[in-house]
Amino acid sequence: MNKKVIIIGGEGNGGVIAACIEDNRKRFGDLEWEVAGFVNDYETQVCGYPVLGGTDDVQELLKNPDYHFMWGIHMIGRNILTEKTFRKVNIPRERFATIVHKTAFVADSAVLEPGVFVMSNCYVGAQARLGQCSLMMANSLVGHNTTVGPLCHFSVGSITSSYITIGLCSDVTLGAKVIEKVKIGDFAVAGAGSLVTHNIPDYEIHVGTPAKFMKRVRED
Ligand SMILES: CC(=O)SCCNC(=O)CCNC(=O)[C@H](O)C(C)(C)COP(=O)(O)OP(=O)(O)OC[C@H]1O[C@@H](n2cnc3c(N)ncnc32)[C@H](O)[C@@H]1OP(=O)(O)O
Repeated sequence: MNKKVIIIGGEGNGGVIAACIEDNRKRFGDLEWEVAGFVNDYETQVCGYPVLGGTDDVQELLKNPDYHFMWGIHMIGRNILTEKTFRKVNIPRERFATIVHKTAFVADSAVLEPGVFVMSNCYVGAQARLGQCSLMMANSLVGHNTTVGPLCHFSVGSITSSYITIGLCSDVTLGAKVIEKVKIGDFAVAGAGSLVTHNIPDYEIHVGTPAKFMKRVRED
């Protein structure tokens, strides 16, 4: 069908989203989405794709009804700024694409809000809900009945168990594991390799096994 998507971000998360779309097209014959280009404030091209403008140009790009968007900006430990940038570009919910790699498993009863990205070999369990523009990187798992707020990020190999609640713009980072029924607040981080057995309050970074308070996220 070839619907056009513009990725907002750089070669980190944005490049992964583009690679996923290309792989779905080339290896799996899924032609629903094609990458039109990137929005980026610093580069003129990203991963070989043209940069169509900066974040100040998004309102102009929205005038073209053919364009949909994916949000790829996510600064671990600095997500107050991520969320502020997201609000600034002000893209209507219905203009986001939802991209799922063909090797991912998403339960029928799971809900993926607009802008969600699910990379290869991910698992999203029954009755799970992923909030708007949340990103699941390769081999990350979100268990059944877990509710994730908008703009969250699951790094490669993270395991988020069942009946967990995660707030706005938070992180479960590389290989971190979160046991069932834990609550992770807004702008919070489960550090790389951590085992989260207790709630993580808003704005806090916890690391280690079991995870303990490390510091607060940056506010700038
Ligand atoms: C496609 C993808 O998914 S890309 C992957 C995305 N990246 C990630 O998921 C990585 C996430 N980052 C982390 O987990 C980071 O370690 C953070 C955010 C928890 C902390 O980062 P920083 O604030 O930069 O901490 P910094 O590197 O300065 O380390 C400070 C101290 O804490 C220790 N430390 C840092 N992270 C951890 C951790 N996860 N577990 C245990 N100790 C840690 C460091 O060893 C260091 O100790 P030292 O002072 O004795 O030398």
